[in-house]
Amino acid sequence: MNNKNKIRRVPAKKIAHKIINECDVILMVVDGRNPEGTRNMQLEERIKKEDKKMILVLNKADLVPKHVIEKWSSKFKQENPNTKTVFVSSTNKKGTKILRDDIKYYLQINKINEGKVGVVGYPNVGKSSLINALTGKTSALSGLTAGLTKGEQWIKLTKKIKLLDTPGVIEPKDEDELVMIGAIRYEKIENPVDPAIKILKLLGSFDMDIVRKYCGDTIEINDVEEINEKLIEKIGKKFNFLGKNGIIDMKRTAKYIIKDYQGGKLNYYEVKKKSREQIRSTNIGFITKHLKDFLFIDDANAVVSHLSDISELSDVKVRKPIIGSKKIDDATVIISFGEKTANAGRKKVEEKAKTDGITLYSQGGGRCGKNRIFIGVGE
Ligand SMILES: Nc1nc2c(ncn2[C@@H]2O[C@H](COP(=O)(O)OP(=O)(O)OP(=O)(O)O)[C@@H](O)[C@H]2O)c(=O)[nH]1
Repeated sequence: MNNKNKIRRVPAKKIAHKIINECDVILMVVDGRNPEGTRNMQLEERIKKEDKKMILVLNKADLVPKHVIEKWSSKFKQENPNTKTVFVSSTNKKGTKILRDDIKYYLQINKINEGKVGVVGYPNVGKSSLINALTGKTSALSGLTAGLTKGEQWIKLTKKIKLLDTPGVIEPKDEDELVMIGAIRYEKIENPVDPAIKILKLLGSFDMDIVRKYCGDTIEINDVEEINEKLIEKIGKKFNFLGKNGIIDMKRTAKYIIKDYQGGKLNYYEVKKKSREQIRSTNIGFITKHLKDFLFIDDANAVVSHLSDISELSDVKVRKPIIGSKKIDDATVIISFGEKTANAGRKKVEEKAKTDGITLYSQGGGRCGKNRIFIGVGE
């Protein structure tokens, strides 16, 4: 490549800082399943210092139970009434209207005529998906394709607001951060004790009951201050992780804690363990129980995507395809589960809607593990 054609690329990590300098509103995207673990306080401080508006966007809200979302909302409000938090599902395009309205409102009250918006966040939190959901385009580049000087593109959000399509990646600064965001697997961690303590502290500051439940009745623990190496030792004793000479194997214990955190057993909410149950019944109750607190019940594709993430449903085997319906809030959800083809599922749902006198306004299909699922939502 000759010099004339060379594109001067800005390293990915510098883009986040450039975005903060250039934009009026910064969307700090975090993973809604683990908002504290995917926040970067240093960058938040910097945004505050620069007197820029930050909106904390908790993405992947479709994967988080409603009661946990509510708890986060009140925690953030309590901690800092000035920090705006918005829950979004970029893949389901939910919450994006609220986010746009917040951006507009801020620019309006600050009399900023031509507003610039930028997106920053750790890898894999869904920055590009959010840009696509906000702009309705598929132009967002991966954060790693750095190049703010030449490659940058501003996309119109409204007539007067533009958004930078290159998100700023916050590079994890050390091994502990990589562990917290799940970028290093527990097996590969060299020094697991510190991150294990950080994980327990993070969860404990959200709700000490999570830590208490994990430690069990034999370990007494009252507050976050007591989460230290001593506690890891007690947990190791409980698991009977003894090394040579009967000394507690701290590394093994810490790795185990990290394994449970990364696997969802130890987290803000429990990810259900796999079961290989064979479903004999023709009742869809085992599916609809997962929809009780679901926020986007009127969107069939959102329902499918939510259900496909539930391991309990991915692991069941049905003896015969199931069809059934349930009224949830104002909607009636018709579910076909276990059909051989997507088309067969659709047909079953449409037939049931007709028989029951339901007018479908949203339909969508997908898979829960090996089971085909088709959803119709109507009234
Ligand atoms: N369920 C769910 N998955 C999402 C959502 N947003 C993004 N994802 C998934 O999360 C993964 C990462 O999304 P990206 O948009 O590539 O994340 P990113 O932050 O741009 O990632 P980098 O390019 O690595 O910095 C992809 O598999 C997305 O499909 C969401 O709202 N819900």
